[in-house]
Amino acid sequence: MLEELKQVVLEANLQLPKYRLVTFTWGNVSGIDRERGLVVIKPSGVEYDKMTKDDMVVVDLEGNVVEGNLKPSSDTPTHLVLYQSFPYIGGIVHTHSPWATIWAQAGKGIPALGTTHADYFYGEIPCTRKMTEAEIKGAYELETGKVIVETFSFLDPMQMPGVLVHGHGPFAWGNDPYNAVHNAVVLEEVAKMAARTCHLNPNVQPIAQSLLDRHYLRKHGANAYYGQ
Ligand SMILES: O=C(CO)[C@@H](O)[C@H](O)COP(=O)(O)O
Repeated sequence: MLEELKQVVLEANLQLPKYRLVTFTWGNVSGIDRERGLVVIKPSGVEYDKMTKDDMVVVDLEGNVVEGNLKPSSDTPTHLVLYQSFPYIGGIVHTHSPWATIWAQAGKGIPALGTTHADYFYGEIPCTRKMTEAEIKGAYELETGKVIVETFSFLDPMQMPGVLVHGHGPFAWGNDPYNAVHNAVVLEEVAKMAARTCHLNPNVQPIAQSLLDRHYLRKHGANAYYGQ
């Protein structure tokens, strides 16, 4: 079971350069085996084309390495906070994909400007607040996870499978590592489209709630919404 998850996490990590979400080693994917309470994550600083299944690092929910000879991703504490706070997610992706990172650096959430967005994200993709000096100088990756969770105090992470960390970049998640990568790809696409749309029309407004509902709820269930 864990060997299978290692293979899945490896393949999901290899999709990051395939979908041009990363430069060099700027990104990481993890997956969780909730029955065992173990997380498999990419090793830190290893080039994707040199990575193997056996390079994947297994950690417990406290971050202790239980299997693997390499250092786990530097973002491991952030992944662990999200797994502990969002009980239904099975995979997490962090990248510095350029268009999503532009919105994160601007400190702005990505508005729902079209149905492509609405098919995956039930509203504006939020940007976290700026982290405090104490948070930055403290356990930064752990604090990053806490700020993301704080941003989701009134948001359902299953309806909003992504976030922008202010001044840093995107995190995305899903039912499993592949689904997390899929959502990360869509996040980057809608970030690009939204940036260019806002440039074309600075007064553009988010789509109507009815259109957001129709697209998101049609794709993700809740048919009762239409009395079906
Ligand atoms: O956000 C960062 C660094 O700012 C990290 O995501 C690195 O870009 C990748 O680190 P490793 O996963 O290789 O440790």
